[in-house]
This record gives sequence, structure tokens and C-alpha cells, in this order.
Amino acid sequence: MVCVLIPATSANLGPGFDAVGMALSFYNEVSLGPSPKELEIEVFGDGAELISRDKNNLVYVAITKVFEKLGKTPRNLKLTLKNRVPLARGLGSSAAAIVGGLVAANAYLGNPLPSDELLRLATELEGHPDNVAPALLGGVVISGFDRDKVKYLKLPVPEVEVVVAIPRFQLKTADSRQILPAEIPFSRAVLNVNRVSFLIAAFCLKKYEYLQIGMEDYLHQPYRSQLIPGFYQVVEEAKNAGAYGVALSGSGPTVIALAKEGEAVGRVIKEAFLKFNVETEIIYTRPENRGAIDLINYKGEGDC
Ligand SMILES: Nc1ncnc2c1ncn2[C@@H]1O[C@H](COP(=O)(O)OP(=O)(O)OP(=O)(O)O)[C@@H](O)[C@H]1O
Ligand SMILES: N[C@@H](CCO)C(=O)O
Repeated sequence: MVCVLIPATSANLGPGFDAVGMALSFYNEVSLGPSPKELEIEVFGDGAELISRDKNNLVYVAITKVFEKLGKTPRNLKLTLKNRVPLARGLGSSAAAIVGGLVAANAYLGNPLPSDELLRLATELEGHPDNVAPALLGGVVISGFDRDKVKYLKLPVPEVEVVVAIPRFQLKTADSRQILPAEIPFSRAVLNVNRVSFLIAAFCLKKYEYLQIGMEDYLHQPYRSQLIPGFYQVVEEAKNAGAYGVALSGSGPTVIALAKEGEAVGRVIKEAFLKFNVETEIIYTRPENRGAIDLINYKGEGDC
């Protein structure tokens, strides 16, 4: 039997739409082993009641991809999923499912596929690489397509605390992608280039105070924020409470704040959302430099 931990991820980091993602220090767990039955799937934890237990299960779909790539048929398998990453909230649950299935299947078969091939398969399944790359590799990852190839660079993780505020309602990526316009004004695109340059430089130079502007986004937040009551007021109040930078996580509705010390920021975000009748779960976490490929049969904190 093999067991893999897969970190939650925050994609679209600040202005890095479809390009910059960061792994976080809380994890889903995928275990894969033999079974006398054709297929057994057990699911525990967040959203367990919403996840299919048949061959449509996204983790199983990813497992099948690896078997087929190697000319094999998946048979007599038991899959156990322990979910900590909430579904459809902007923390990479689909990426965690896909990467978990790919890495677990590859490990079960003796690790024949290199990580670049796993990234290619994961991107094919997810449609874009910005969550799957940090879920697989850990850290802050810049990723994108060069024609049909996925290119990526891993940056040193910032020395910050991360406050994750998760509203109770779901927002499916497919739905919140539809709200985006086909075009935006040139001046706004220029501003976004400027902000993402500050983001990457602030991380590389450890000048985190520049995240005040380096986490600003002008591409997707103006549209997606319409689906999240109080979004800009929450951002403002969190910055006033000392956050370095605040942004939507993935396609939302989760908001993340990077801070030197997260506790006061978390309290303020929770209260600010409550003024708009939005209840949130607050998680205090950190960037995670290890991805699923580093967390196979991991014996440390966590369950594996
Ligand atoms: N552990 C899991 N097992 C099986 N399917 C899952 C699992 N986690 C997520 N999924 C599938 O992925 C869907 C959510 O994907 P979606 O892209 O909408 O949100 P997300 O990945 O959580 O957010 P984002 O991409 O913005 O970070 C779920 O509705 C479910 O179908
Ligand atoms: N870049 C993706 C991340 C969410 O999966 C989007 O915003 O649609």
C-alpha cells in the first residue's frame, strides 16, 4: 500500500492569474492498496458526502491515467481519501485530487514516471498548471504553457504566515471562470504586469512590505469579487490590521492574507466578513516547500 500527502494550494497568487501558485501546510491524504473487490473507495473529511465512490471519482480518474500511460488496467484497488482541503473554495481541491491520484498510482507501480510527466498529465486533467504544479512540487511555483509544453520555475518560499479565510459557500472554478471578460483595458493589463513584477521581486528579495502592492490584482478580482460579499472591505481591513498583502485564493471565495503574524489579521477578516453576513473558517498556516512527490509514505506530522 502507498500513502501520499498533497498540500492545499492557492493559485492566482495576488496578480499572478493562471501563473503563480503556492503550496500551503495542510493536506489531503490519498492511500492506494490492493482489494479483493474490483474497486473500493472510502472518503473521509471535508465534503465526503459530495464525492463519488465510483469510477467517476477524480482521484480514480487520475489513477487510471497513470495505469493507461503504462499500458496497464487498474484492477482490484482500494482507495482511501482523507480530505482536509475544502471543495470548490479556491484552495485547489481538484488539483489535490488529481495530483494525489497520479502520485499514488505512480508510487504503487514503482515510480516509473518522472515528475515532469506527472505535471504534464496533471495539467491535462486540470486544464491549467497553476494549482497542480505547487501541489506536486511544493513551494511557490510560476507555471505556464510554452505552446503545448508546461514550463515552470520554483521560487524560494516566503517567510510569512498565511491566513486563509474560507467562506461557507462554494464557488466552482468553471462557474467563476465564466464571469471573466474576453478583454480588459490596456491600462489595467499594464498595472497587472507592474504588480506581478513587485510580487515576484518581493519574494525573491524578501522585501515583504512590497506585497502591499505586489498582491493587488486587476485581472480577475474586479469581476469575481461581485460573487463575494464585502470582498474589498475585507481586503482593506486586513491590510489595516497589518497584513502584507491580501487577495482572492484561486477562483474564490477564499481570501488569503500574507502577514508577519497572522492572528490579528485573521480575527479582523472574520469580523469584516461577518458585517456582510458571510461566515468563515479561519486557518492559520504557512507556505509548504514540499509537494506530493516529497510526501510519499511520509512519516512525520500528518497521518500517512
Ligand atoms: N478529494 C476529492 N476526490 C474526488 N473529487 C474531488 C476531490 N476534491 C475535489 N474534487 C472534485 O473537484 C471539484 C472542485 O473543483 P474546483 O476546481 O471547482 O474547485 P477547487 O479546485 O477547490 O478550487 P480552485 O481551483 O479555485 O482552487 C469538486 O466539486 C469535485 O468534483
Ligand atoms: N487559474 C485558475 C485557478 C482556479 O482553479 C482560475 O482562476 O480559474
